[in-house]
Amino acid sequence: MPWVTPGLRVGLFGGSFNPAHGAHRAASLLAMRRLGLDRVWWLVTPGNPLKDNRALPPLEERVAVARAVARHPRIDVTGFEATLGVRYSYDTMAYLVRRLPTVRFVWIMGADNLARFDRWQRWRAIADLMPIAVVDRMGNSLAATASVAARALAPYRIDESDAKVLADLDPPAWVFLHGLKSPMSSTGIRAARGVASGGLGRGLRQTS
Ligand SMILES: Nc1ncnc2c1ncn2[C@@H]1O[C@H](COP(=O)(O)OP(=O)(O)OP(=O)(O)O)[C@@H](O)[C@H]1O
Ligand SMILES: O=C(O)c1ccc[n+]([C@@H]2O[C@H](COP(=O)([O-])O)[C@@H](O)[C@H]2O)c1
Repeated sequence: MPWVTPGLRVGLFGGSFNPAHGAHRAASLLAMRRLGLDRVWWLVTPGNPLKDNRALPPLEERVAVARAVARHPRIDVTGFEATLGVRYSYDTMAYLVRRLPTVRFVWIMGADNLARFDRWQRWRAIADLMPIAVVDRMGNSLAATASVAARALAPYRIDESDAKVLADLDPPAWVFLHGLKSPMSSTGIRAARGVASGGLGRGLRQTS
């Protein structure tokens, strides 16, 4: 786990990173700037619980590429969920909040993930654990803002102009950040390279 000092404002950006790309970096920098975060941690998952991970490259490989792509003094890339033996984001977040009570954590995710957030394990409890920032993503804005989770959490959505205070708010609280409409996706990169899709479970496909 990266090193922290008390009071630090840390964005958690979980992902398959298969492979990492420029939009991961751009979304992290956008969130860092708009939310006034000190750091962003890329949590390279041992495997998204909603995806078929049979074709997923080894964690070490994805972490190495992610580090090369991140190239930023305030972005830390870690695969510590595997070391911890957790796969569900709720477990990761609960562990971090318990272990580092003085750190102000914010969960960051792209709009495609908000669109399917209601399928995540304990998604309502996740919203109770820490504030959430959703970064807009090309082709996903409407599905995200009209989603089951967005509607359920609507009373806790704050105005984008107040994004700077999100990390200080008691959860539930979330914000939708506009300003990034990158078409980049790992699926697109794999397709261009002729690599197997990385596999997504039937009926659970997460398009990008
Ligand atoms: N172009 C993008 N704009 C905004 N957010 C993005 C973008 N690409 C990825 N993200 C977000 O980055 C996080 C990690 O995503 P992930 O590693 O699955 O990349 P991906 O491009 O979505 O991969 P895949 O195409 O395999 O689903 C997720 O929260 C995702 O929503
Ligand atoms: O905890 C869950 O149920 C859950 C379901 C789907 C995705 N996630 C997490 O969401 C993050 C983004 O995943 P991905 O594959 O879209 O990059 C990553 O940290 C996953 O572990 C978590």
